[in-house]
Amino acid sequence: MVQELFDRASANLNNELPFVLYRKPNEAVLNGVFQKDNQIYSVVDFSETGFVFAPFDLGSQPILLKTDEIIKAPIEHMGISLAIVDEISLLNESEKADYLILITKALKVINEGELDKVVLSREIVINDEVSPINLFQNVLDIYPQAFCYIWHHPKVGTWIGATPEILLKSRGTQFTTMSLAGTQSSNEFSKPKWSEKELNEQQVVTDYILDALKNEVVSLKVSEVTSIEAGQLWHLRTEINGVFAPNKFGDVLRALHPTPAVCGTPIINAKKFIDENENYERSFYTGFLGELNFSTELARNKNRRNQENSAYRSVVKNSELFVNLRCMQIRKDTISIYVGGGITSDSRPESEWNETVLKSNTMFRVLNHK
Ligand SMILES: C=C(O[C@H]1C=CC=C(C(=O)O)[C@@H]1O)C(=O)O
Repeated sequence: MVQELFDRASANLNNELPFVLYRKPNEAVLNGVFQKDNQIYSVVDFSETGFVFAPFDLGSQPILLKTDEIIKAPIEHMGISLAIVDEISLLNESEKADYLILITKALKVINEGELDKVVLSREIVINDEVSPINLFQNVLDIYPQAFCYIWHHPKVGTWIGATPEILLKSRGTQFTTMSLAGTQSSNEFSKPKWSEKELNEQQVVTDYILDALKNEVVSLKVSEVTSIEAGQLWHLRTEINGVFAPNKFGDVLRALHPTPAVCGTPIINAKKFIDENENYERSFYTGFLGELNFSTELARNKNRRNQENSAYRSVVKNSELFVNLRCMQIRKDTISIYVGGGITSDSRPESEWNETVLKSNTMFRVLNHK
């Protein structure tokens, strides 16, 4: 029963023990991973098994939740109508002024030729005391198409999110990733019309991913660009599939993260600009999270004799990692929502501000949903 999972998670919160609850996009199963002690375990080379929670900056080691106990329960798809855009985000004039200055500075560096694209972001702090489990139930109700999660470690913090972006999904040596960028509000019924600016911004991400992967993989296949809905937003998405050589998962992951959907190009300059100019610590926002090296046992050929023989069974390793976007951090009496957007030479500061307001509504709806 799903209530058992929520109760278990509440007990872990009270007893200061780590856990994560998550539901994959369009699935009707809630998964719970519960760690028995409160140690911080790290991921060293991505050969480990567990639920990984990685920061934007891999200079700090990703955290691994041990799968001491895994519980799954069926959960109903709620799916609340998202036709109406509610501008919930609070307008803070000084936050806006600071953000416009940041974008203007980035545009100057782009025009000087040091950067092609940089993803800039901000933290919105709200003073409120909330129940994390109740908020997570709202996330599940509102965003059936997203990867929805609540992650808690007593020594690290509590995060909640509903992300539309796969970073790397693999089954054995087959993998999928995506290039996601470009944002429009989905308050209209028809599909959006994309401007050159948005198409270019997304193409930059696709080109970067293809280039980053070319020496790491055996084969690559690229889909058409499509428009996808994420909550009340539209994005442009290209799917990239392929095969990597055995034991190359960690290399592929390191080649991908951070993509220009969360950092920029050239990557070194973009990272430097972010570190020096965003005046807050991203920590786990724009990092990644999900299942790392979970095993599935495959029965080979059921018609063969001696099928009970273990020689006819094989184990495949699966990983499913998502970019930590549309998320918030819950503290005792404050909540931080994190939002950003890609800046290119065609960006206008005011529109970029508006885009972060739109993105912030993904989590504001969760806070205001009764
Ligand atoms: C950085 C964020 O979104 C990224 C993913 C999709 C579209 C984006 C954009 O249009 O700028 C961003 O690259 C965020 O939601 O905070």
